[in-house]
Amino acid sequence: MPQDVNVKICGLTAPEHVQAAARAGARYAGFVFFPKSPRHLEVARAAELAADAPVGLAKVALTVNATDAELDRIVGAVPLDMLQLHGKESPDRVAAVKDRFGLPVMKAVGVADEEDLAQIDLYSEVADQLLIDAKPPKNAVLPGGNGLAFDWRLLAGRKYWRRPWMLAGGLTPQNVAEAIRMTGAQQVDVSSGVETAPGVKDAELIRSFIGAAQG
Ligand SMILES: O=C(O)c1ccccc1NCC(=O)[C@H](O)[C@H](O)COP(=O)(O)O
Repeated sequence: MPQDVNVKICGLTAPEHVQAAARAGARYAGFVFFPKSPRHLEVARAAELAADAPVGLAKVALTVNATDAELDRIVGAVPLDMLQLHGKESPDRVAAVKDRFGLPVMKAVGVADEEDLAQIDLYSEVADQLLIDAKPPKNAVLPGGNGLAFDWRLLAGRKYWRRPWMLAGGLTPQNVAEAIRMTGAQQVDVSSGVETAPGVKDAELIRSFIGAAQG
C-alpha cells in the first residue's frame, strides 16, 4: 500500500484548512497567486497563512507567467519552500527563476496525449520537480485547478523520470488510490477534489483524500 505517498493540497485559503492538511499528513501546501482563480490570495494574506503553517508542511507559491517583480513581492513577504510555475514559462525562464530566487522550482507540465510527455524530459533538465497535470481545455480561464483528469495509462510503467514528480488533475478521495496504482506516482496534488465549491476547501474531504492516497 502507498503509505509513503507525499500529498500536496493546493489552493488553500484558510488557516483551518492549512492545519487540517498538516494534521492529516500533507507534505505540501499550495498558495495560488493568480487573480482569475477562486483560490487567489493577496500577498499579505498568504504571508499570514504561511507564517502560521505547522513546521514540516512545505509551502509552495503557485504563479502563472509571473514577472521578476511579481515574484520579488511574493518571495519577499511569504516564507516559502518552493515555487510552482504553472504557465508557459520556458526552460530558460525556469532556470532563471531558480537562480534568482534560490528556491526549488516545480514546473507544471500539461498532459493530454503521448506527445506531451516530451515536455517532462525537457523540463527535467532545469526544474527540481515536475507537476504532471491535465492539460487545460482550450479557452479555459485557469491553466490548472480545473478538476479534470488525463488518461493515467500514459504514465503507466514510466514512473522513473529524472526528477521527483507529482501527479495532478481531477484527483479525488474516490480515485486517488487507483491513480497511484496505475501511474506509480509517489506524490499527488489535489485542489478541486477537496472542495465543496470552486475555491471552498473542506477539512473532511482533505482528510479523506490524504487517507486514501496514503492507504
Ligand atoms: O488551482 C488554481 O486555481 C490554479 C490557477 C492557476 C494555475 C494553476 C492552478 N492550480 C494548479 C494546481 O496545482 C492544481 O492543484 C492542479 O492543477 C490540480 O487541480 P485539480 O484538477 O483541481 O485537482
